[in-house]
Parts: sequence; C-alpha cells; structure tokens
Amino acid sequence: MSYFDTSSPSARRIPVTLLTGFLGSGKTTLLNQLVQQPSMSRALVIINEFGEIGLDHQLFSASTDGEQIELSNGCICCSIRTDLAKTLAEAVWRFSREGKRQFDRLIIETTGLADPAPIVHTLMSETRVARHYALDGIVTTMDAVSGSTTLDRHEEALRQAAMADMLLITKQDVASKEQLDALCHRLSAINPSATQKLLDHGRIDADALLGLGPEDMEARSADIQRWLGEASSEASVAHSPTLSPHALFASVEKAGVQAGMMPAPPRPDPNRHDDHIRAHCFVFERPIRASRLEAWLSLVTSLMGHDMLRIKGMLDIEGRDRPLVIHGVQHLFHPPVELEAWPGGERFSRLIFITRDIPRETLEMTLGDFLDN
Ligand SMILES: Nc1nc2c(ncn2[C@@H]2O[C@H](COP(=O)(O)OP(=O)(O)OP(=O)(O)O)[C@@H](O)[C@H]2O)c(=O)[nH]1
Repeated sequence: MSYFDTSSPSARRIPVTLLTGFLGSGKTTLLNQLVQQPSMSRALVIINEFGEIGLDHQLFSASTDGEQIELSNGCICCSIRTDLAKTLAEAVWRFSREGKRQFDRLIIETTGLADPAPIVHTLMSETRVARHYALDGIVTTMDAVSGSTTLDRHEEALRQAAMADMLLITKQDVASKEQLDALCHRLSAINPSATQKLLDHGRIDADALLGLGPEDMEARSADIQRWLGEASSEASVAHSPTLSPHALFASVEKAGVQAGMMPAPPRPDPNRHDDHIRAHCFVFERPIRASRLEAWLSLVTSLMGHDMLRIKGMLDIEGRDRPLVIHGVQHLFHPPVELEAWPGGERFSRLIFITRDIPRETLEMTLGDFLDN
C-alpha cells in the first residue's frame, strides 16, 4: 500500500495545529510541554524562525527525540511560503519507513511576526498540501505582561489574536491583575469566539488543543481580513542584501554552523521581516564575561525600549561549562536557564536581537565598547 493512496482510511488527512503568537510570548515553551505528552508522541514539528541563526529548534531538540524540521530562511507567511508547501508535501514520504508514515499529526510553530492567514491559505489551497493535510486549529499565545502594548503596536499580533481558535495567555505569574484583566477583556473584543486559557510555563493538557475544528476557515479568514481592513492576505516583503560581517565578531561561517542555516545568494534575506523589523545575529567564539554582557544588555534595553522586541541567546559564559540560555521580551528579562549540554556539541555564544528601526551598527558599536574593555 502506498501512502499516496487517499482511499485508504489510514491515509486520512493529517491534522495540523498552527501555533502562533508574538515574539517571546511562549510558543517554544508550550511546544516543549506538548511533545512530552502521549497524544503528541507521533507529531512532526515544523519550527520556523526569524533570522539566520535559529535557537528555538536547538532548545526544542534538547527536550525531545521527536521528529522536527527547521525552516529558518525567512518567514513562512511571506518570503518562504513556497518552501512551506514543498516541505509539507515532501514530509509525507521523507518521514516514512516501508511505505508507512511515521507521524500522524503536524504542529507548525510560526515566527513571532507571522500573519497566520497566508499560512492557512497555503494549507487549504495548495493542492499538493491540501491533499494530505487539514487544519485542526490555530493556537495563539499571548504574553500577559506585554500583550496589550504589543496589540497596540504590532498588527501581526492583532492578526494572530483574531485568527485564533484558542488563545493561551502566558506569564500570568509575572503580570499584574490589571494587565491580565485588560488583556483578557481586549482579546474577548477582538476574537469573541476563541476560547481563552491561562497558561503556566506552557503547561496544558495537549488534548485540549486537539480538534479545535474550524468549520470554514476560508470564509473565516476572509471575514478577518475584512475586519482588519485589508483587501488581500498577500504579504509583500522588501528584501535586502544579507548582513555584512564585523571584525569584532566571528562570522557564522567561521563558527562552523553554515550548513543548512545560511541562505544561498538568491534567497530572501532571512533577517528582514519588513522595512523596519530586523534580526541581528552575533556569534562569539570566546567565552563572555557575564558582568560585561549584563551591563550592556541593561544599557540597550533601557535606551532602545520598545524597539528592542526580542533578545535570545545561548551563551558560553566564563567560568561555566554548560550553555546558558537567556530570553528578553521587550523590557522583561526571564531568569536564565542552564542546559545540560551544548546542542550538537557546538560550544560558542550566539545572540539574536529582533529590533524595530535599530541598525546593526548601533548594536555593534556599543557591544564592541563593552566587550573590548
Ligand atoms: N514567568 C513566565 N515565563 C514564561 C512563561 N511562558 C514562557 N515564559 C518564558 O518566556 C520566555 C520566552 O518564551 P519562548 O517560549 O521562547 O517564547 P517564543 O514565543 O517561542 O519566542 P520567539 O521564538 O522569539 O517568538 C522564556 O524565558 C520562557 O521561559 C510563563 O508562563 N511564565
């Protein structure tokens, strides 16, 4: 029997959960919890990351043996939509053994800047995809601390909230009651039909996220587009040449992580989402002194405020053997987490900044001053 045989009951379409939510709102944290649970044990996970150096897939693979695909050459809602379609179509045979598919559910974690509508469109309208997959639901994480500000400032967040079947409100433990109430109230106005749940560090019964069953996603998507006042779901993205290296920092290539992560020349710029939002990735080969990095991070977050959207890092800190993972979401820094081992045995620091209207040179100049002294 072939897995292309759609007449067979075992070849029913594969349910897809679209996991979305703004930068740093807790998608990877949730995903790591979900894949530990029996109902997700045969899930294939696709992680789409913004910027040429991805960390999420490494943090995810550190926590599970499950099958995963990393897409980091751009955002699947815009610049690499065709890559998504191709990846989905190929996954059916790529993750098969002796004619049997090795996964029976798909979870797609989008970038924090993704518009879910074009992704839904790809799932439903690309014949080679729609033949095998069916949307099971859109789950959106919302950060209770920064959620209201993010909805004010970023249309992407508004779209993610508006399209959700389930809204998972994260970080209630560090939010004030006013922040939490205001966000829940606002979300009810934006998307009254979505279920809202409070999430503590990603902990939820995975079964609660299954079968959310949008009946007519196409119609709903069109309604939402109208509601958002936009005529088309097609995103247009400006592309620019890739980053130029700086003497202070080892290039990604030198650090030996080129394979599968750096874009080939004609590809869209993976670090650029639109004319304003950029990912700036830095790699350091030598261990970093914690006190200097801390001083620098507090300087840039206080100076650049809301325009510093997200900081992620896996760091080789002087005096420590294990990697330290740091997460900054706008003004909030989460407690760092020490991993058991260096993913893939590659010991070096990587720092990723997702910014609005902050040129790379500004970061390089200040970082250079701090780390040189
Ligand atoms: N206090 C608290 N922290 C949380 C909670 N959920 C997630 N976090 C923290 O928030 C930070 C960002 O979480 P991630 O899961 O990486 O967020 P993300 O949405 O995948 O981030 P991007 O990939 O940048 O879009 C991490 O430090 C998490 O530990 C929560 O419920 N409470």
